[in-house]
Amino acid sequence: METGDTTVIRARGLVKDFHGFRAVDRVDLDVAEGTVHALVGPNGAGKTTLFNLLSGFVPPSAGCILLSERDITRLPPERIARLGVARSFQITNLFPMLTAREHVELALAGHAGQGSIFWRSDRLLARHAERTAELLAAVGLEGSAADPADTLAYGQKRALELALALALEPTVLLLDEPTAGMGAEDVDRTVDLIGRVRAGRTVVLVEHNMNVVARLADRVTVLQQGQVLVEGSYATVRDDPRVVAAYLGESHADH
Ligand SMILES: Nc1ncnc2c1ncn2[C@@H]1O[C@H](COP(=O)(O)OP(=O)(O)OP(=O)(O)O)[C@@H](O)[C@H]1O
Repeated sequence: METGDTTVIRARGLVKDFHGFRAVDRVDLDVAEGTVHALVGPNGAGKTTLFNLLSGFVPPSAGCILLSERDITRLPPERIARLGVARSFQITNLFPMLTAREHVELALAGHAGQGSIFWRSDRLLARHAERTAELLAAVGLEGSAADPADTLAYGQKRALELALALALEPTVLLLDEPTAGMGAEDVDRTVDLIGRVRAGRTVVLVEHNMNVVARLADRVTVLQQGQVLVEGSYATVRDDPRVVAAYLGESHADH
C-alpha cells in the first residue's frame, strides 16, 4: 500500500485550557495515512490531553480537527469511534470475570449495534465466533480465549484491549502508552504486535519508551509544555538539541 501521501488526521490551532492552565497550546498536527505517528515528550507535555482531544473525550478550547477532511471537532467520542477512530487506554478497563473470548464477542456485538450486554443472546454472540477467533489470534491470545480477564498476565490484558479496539474495525488506532509497565519481553511482543496490526491502518501512539518509538514510528511529534517542539523522523528528532534539552530538563526536574 502507498503510505504517507494522504492526511488522515489534521489538527489546526488546537488549544485546551483547564481552569486557566493551557495543557495544549496551538498544536498543528498532520498524521499521514498508513503511518505510525508517535507523540512523545516529557511528563506533563500534553500528550494525553492531545489524545483526549483527537478522540473526542474532551472538547478543545480552540482549534479544529479533521478526519479525512471531515470536521470532527466537538463530536462526541462514540461518533468519532464510529467514524473509524479506536482508542486503547493506558489503564486496563476489563471485566474481571468475563473471558477473553466474551470480551471480544461483546465488543463485536456492540460495534454491530446489537444492544445492551444484558440481553444479548448466546446465539447472537455465536455469530461473531469466527471473527472473535481471528482477533484473539491476531493479538496472540488464541490459547487464552477461555480465561477470565483477571487471570491474564499484564501483557495479555493489554493485548486483549488491543483486540477490543481492533473489533471496531478502525482505520485509525490511537494507542496510549501501549508498553507502559511492561518488562522487556512483553515490550518486544507488543512492538511485534503493533507492527502486525498496523497493516492497512494508521496508528497514533503516545509512548515514553524511545526504543519502541525508534522501532515503530515513521514520524515523531515532540511536545513540550503543550506545544509542538519538533517534528520529523525518529533519527531527526533524537539528535535535535531542543529535544535533548527538553528531556534533560525533565531529568533535572525529577532529581
Ligand atoms: N483535567 C485536567 N484538569 C487540570 N489540568 C489538567 C487536566 N488534565 C491534564 N492537566 C494538566 O495538563 C498538563 C498536560 O497533561 P497531560 O496528561 O496531557 O500530559 P502528558 O504529556 O500526557 O504527561 P504524562 O507523560 O505524564 O502522561 C499537565 O500539567 C496536567 O497536570
